[in-house]
Amino acid sequence: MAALLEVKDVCVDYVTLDGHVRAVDNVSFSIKEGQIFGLAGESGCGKSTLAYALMRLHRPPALITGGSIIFDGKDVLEMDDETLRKFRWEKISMVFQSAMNCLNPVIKLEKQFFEIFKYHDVTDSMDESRDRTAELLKLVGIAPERMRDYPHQFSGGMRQRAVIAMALALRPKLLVMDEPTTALDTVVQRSILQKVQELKEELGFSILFITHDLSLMMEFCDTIGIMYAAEIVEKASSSVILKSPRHPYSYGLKNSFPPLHGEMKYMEGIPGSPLDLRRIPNGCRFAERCFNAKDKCYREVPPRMHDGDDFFECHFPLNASRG
Ligand SMILES: Nc1ncnc2c1ncn2[C@@H]1O[C@H](COP(=O)(O)OP(=O)(O)OP(=O)(O)O)[C@@H](O)[C@H]1O
Repeated sequence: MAALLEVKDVCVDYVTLDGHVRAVDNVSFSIKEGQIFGLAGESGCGKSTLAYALMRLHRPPALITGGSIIFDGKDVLEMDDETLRKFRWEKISMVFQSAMNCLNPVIKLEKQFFEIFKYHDVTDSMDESRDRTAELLKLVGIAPERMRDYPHQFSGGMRQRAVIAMALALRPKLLVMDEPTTALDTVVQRSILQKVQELKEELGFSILFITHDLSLMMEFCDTIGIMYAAEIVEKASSSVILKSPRHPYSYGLKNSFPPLHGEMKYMEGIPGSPLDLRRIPNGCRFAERCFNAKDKCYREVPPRMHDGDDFFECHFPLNASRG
């Protein structure tokens, strides 16, 4: 099946007074129709920068300095402003990290939905907009009559579900969710993700799910890209990441979060702190923190090793029994 989104060798730099800081470095992955692709990594590794760049929502000092982004056969980096305006929401929409705060607390929900329909030339009739809004709210489990309320009258979980309904308003083919439930408690978090999964089955969209919580991600995603210091260092199916990750960073990240099911285990964590992107070392970026690092790791950049659709970048990958 052809990929819906094809990201190839994308680089995004922040242009600072001290020079360029590369926050996304030669990142490549693809998302097929109906697939849920996860992007996991510690804070500051470049996940949000990448998500914004995919929709060309990045703002200076961020600059896309290389690579290609092809969505449904169209080159995103070549789109003019009008094409981009339609592309966002209609083809690809995003639920932001602090999505709950994206709603204007003093404007009724129905008016906020109406603005989207009007802006995208779907309808300028308030009655039709209300019908559409009612359907969308029902989809995410909110009683339609609540559209007449103000967002400040909603709980955090309800606001988040309302934002997801908005993101789905124009039936996009890809939903980008950047830490969509981080501010919510675990029970609400899980019920929202379950809802999103049901909606995906019903409506058939694909998802790019971004989080630092790998346990949650392994439950929710088909395929996972593990990001470290601006690079994807391993890409594999959720079950491979769970049972036999090959990159020591994937292994460490997996063991830093309690499993959602089964026995509680001792959490190991990863020693040290994330790399300062202004100071990229010569060899492997993870070597300083890696329990498996050898001399070569400090000297040579590890090559990308392919295994079918999967890949990893490590001189001394872990074997299956390690996971
Ligand atoms: N305006 C800026 N100027 C220079 N560097 C920046 C700027 N904004 C972000 N960065 C750097 O880009 C890197 C990537 O940031 P980004 O927010 O994409 O990471 P993230 O993985 O999404 O983190 P989080 O989960 O905390 O949002 C960080 O290391 C950050 O220091």
